[in-house]
Amino acid sequence: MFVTQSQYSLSSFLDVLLYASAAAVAAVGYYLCAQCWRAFGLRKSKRTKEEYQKVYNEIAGRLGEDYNYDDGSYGPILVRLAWHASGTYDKETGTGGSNGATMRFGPESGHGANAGLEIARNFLEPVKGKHIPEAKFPWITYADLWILGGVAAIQEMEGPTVPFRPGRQDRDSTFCPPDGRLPDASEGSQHLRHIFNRMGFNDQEIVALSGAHSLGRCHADRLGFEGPWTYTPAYVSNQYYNMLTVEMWKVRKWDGPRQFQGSTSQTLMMLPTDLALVEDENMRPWVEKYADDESLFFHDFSNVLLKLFELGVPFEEGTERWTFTPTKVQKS
Ligand code: HEM
Repeated sequence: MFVTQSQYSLSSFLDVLLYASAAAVAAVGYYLCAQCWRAFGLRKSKRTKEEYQKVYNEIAGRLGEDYNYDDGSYGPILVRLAWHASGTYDKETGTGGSNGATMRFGPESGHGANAGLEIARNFLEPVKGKHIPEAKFPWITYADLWILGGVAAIQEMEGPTVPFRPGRQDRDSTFCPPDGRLPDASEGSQHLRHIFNRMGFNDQEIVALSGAHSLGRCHADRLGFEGPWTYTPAYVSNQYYNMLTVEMWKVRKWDGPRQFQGSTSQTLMMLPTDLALVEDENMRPWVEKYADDESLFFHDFSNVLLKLFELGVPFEEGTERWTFTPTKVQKS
């Protein structure tokens, strides 16, 4: 059939219109899908290990920028933040734990045990930088960021490798756990069992977790206790267990809460809950093992931190645990 020039132009015009409409529908569809994925947090599972390694590197870099804080590092307080975010877990009800990052809100931020932790939260804030336009990693949840902060701090302070699995979501203040779920340092081993069994830890794991007190110090203006546990508070080591086994500890004479002072190492301290580990006949053998063998401690410390940091987190199926390359040389 003969087709006139004007019929031909009309048909091409209609074709172009059809293609343009299809393209517009596809674009709108794509946009709507992307919004849904974003709204339901599904995009997070798309993030790669390399992207999380960049966040790790950012935290490590920031740790290396300021040696004037405390004993030369923000590392210890980052570890304490990750532990206090996770250590509220209750296995019976499935509540608490690191999912949610609810310590951003009262009442949890005001719980006595969390005194001073705003320093760690503020230290990590610019990494996510929700309120900073040029922030590099706004996509990471606070809940993942705080745990990654703990992982990076342990590794950068020459501790063991601690695997990390992403997938924690941020939740609102209605998910804050009740006060009283974290341990009271004035108590003994039965109290430690009461608190840590609730999370699902046994005696050996309580002793291994307590080795975190090789790091950092107590601050009189936070919980009342004062002083460091070891001579090297900015490095992970088994020195805490050595001090517990070799040193003579006597009650410190002062106005503050009951704590212990080393007879030789006058400047070092122990909390009642620290000494409970050597006074308890089931826990003491683990203190001695870790004092004798630092690599055993590193091995068990890594496993128990991994368990602590994952308590109660509803990870998406198919997500993996990753290990990040430290920016500093490690002992193991
Ligand atoms: C066993 C029961 C525990 C008790 C009673 C306890 C108690 C305390 C207290 C009173 C402080 C001093 C806080 C301050 O004044 O700034 C502290 C600091 C610290 N805790 Fe624990 N803790 C326990 C377990 C743990 C665990 C399981 C971890 C980590 C896995 C941990 C990591 C730390 C760190 C790294 C610091 C030093 C923080 C800094 O230097 O700012 N603690 N802890």
